Amino acid sequence: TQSTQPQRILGAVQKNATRGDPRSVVKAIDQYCRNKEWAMNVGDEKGCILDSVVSEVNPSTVLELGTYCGYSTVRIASLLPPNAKLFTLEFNPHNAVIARQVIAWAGVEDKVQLIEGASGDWIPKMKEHYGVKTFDLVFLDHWKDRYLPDTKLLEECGLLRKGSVLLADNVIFPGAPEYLEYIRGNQRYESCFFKSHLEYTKALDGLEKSVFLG
Ligand SMILES: Cn1cnc(CNC(=O)c2cc(-c3ccc(F)cc3)cc(O)c2O)c1
Ligand SMILES: [Mg+2]
Repeated sequence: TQSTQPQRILGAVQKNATRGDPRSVVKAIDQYCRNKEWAMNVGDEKGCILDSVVSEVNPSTVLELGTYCGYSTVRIASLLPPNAKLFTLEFNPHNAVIARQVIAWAGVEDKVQLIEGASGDWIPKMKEHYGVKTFDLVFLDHWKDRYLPDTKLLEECGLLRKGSVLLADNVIFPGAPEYLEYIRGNQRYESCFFKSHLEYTKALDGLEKSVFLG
């Protein structure tokens, strides 16, 4: 029977990466997706920008919207301090099954809570279910038309504090125009754009970093 792309990505990790070594997992996925088949991981170029923002924020509590195969989950988790927690939401159950195995192979499962379900359903439940107070960093990488409604939901649920950082992937390609318009025109955010390229291609893309001012 045919394999799926997430299954093939997991296979590349199990074949080429060292158990317990997150950087080798990231490298194995990037090499597979650059040389064999494109996939929608944030990739290494934008991934380096992600790394620098994570290191700068040094977050205790992170929310990732859109796990896919766990590439950025592993990238972020590998940079977190000991007691920090990364909550990652994935809508697609098959992606979640694969991501759990990629996260385990990297040895970062203690820092990661993967939640299967819709972001719109789970964001309002994060406080009561997981005892989350506020998020220090939010990485938006899920359906592009959910960036804006979910950002408003985070505000309404009191999950952002003065200084919380939102980092949004793909604001150029595929694009998130409504999100960009809202966040750049909103006095309660200080935003900047990091110009880059769509993963594994020469197409223009970039990340929008926005600090919530409270
Ligand atoms: C099904 N699904 C599970 N997660 C999601 C959310 N992510 C995306 O849609 C996404 C898409 C692209 C992309 C797709 C086609 C293309 F031609 C160029 C770019 C790139 C990304 O970095 C993304 O994050 C969708
Ligand atoms: Mg993306």
